[in-house]
Amino acid sequence: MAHRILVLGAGVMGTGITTLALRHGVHVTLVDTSDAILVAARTRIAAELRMAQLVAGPAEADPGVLETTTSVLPAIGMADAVIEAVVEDAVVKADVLATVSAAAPPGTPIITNTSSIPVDELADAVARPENLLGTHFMNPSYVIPTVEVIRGPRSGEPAMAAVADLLAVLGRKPIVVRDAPGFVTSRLLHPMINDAARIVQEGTASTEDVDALMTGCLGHPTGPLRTADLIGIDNLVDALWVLHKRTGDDRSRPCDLLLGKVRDGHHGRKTGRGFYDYEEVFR
Ligand SMILES: NC(=O)c1ccc[n+]([C@@H]2O[C@H](COP(=O)([O-])OP(=O)(O)OC[C@H]3O[C@@H](n4cnc5c(N)ncnc54)[C@H](O)[C@@H]3O)[C@@H](O)[C@H]2O)c1
Repeated sequence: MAHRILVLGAGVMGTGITTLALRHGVHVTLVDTSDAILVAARTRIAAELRMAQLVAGPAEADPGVLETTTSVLPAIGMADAVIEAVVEDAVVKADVLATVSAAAPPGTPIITNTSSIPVDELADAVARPENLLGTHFMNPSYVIPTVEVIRGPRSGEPAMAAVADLLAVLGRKPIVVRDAPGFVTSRLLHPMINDAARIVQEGTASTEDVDALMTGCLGHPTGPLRTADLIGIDNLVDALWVLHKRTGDDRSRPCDLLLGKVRDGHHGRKTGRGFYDYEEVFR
């Protein structure tokens, strides 16, 4: 049973996963590249802990301890599992995973939270590919009860079992799928959001009306464009490029409206502006 994890990347997902873990009494060492990012992450986690209490109710365990650091190597030996949640860039991820997997004690599960890169592609970078698998925690991780788990062709049974234990500690329900670009959820969701943005770009309907139709007629919980803001439009575009390059599917080529928002720094909730405007910004 895992009670101490190392989370790499203190962005939207790293902080959300940390919030979830702290609520379940798990000790978290959160790593990013600068102290400024980690200070902002602590503020965000404090706010998310309050939000989680409101939305998901009181925590079931005494809160876990949070440590933050820019030095990954000293913390690796003490972790029961490592969760990688850095930017959706295969080169950056391979570099980070190579470093942690070389330093981790044999048998430590190394988990990538990639939303689109095939796990087996990243397995080429790690010291022991049998220890690598994917989890696709959704955002916000402390609210959404189901986690897509990706078993790569080289993922070993001990690593799969350790992650099942970790998800049980975190109160999440795993759905295990095979490895492919975008797995199930991003393969379905990301091209749909791209199409929704393209509809706005072409002038067929406004942002608000696309979301209102998808929520009011089709039962989508928030609408695809509000979801884009929640994901982070920069991350969405990175994942769409991964999908496009690996599947050739033209629906996954990011449309000009999405590319323009990334260029203008309008990345969604995390920057205060995307398809919608937001008052609260965490960095
Ligand atoms: N945003 C979502 O809704 C969502 C959902 C599921 C999965 N994901 C995936 O989770 C991962 C993280 O996404 P995000 O939205 O949190 O991205 P983000 O851009 O919000 O955060 C990424 C963080 O990684 C950090 N980072 C970059 N290089 C690093 C390094 N070498 N060491 C440590 N930290 C480093 C950055 O400084 C940044 O804080 C991506 O793979 C993404 O595709 C995102």
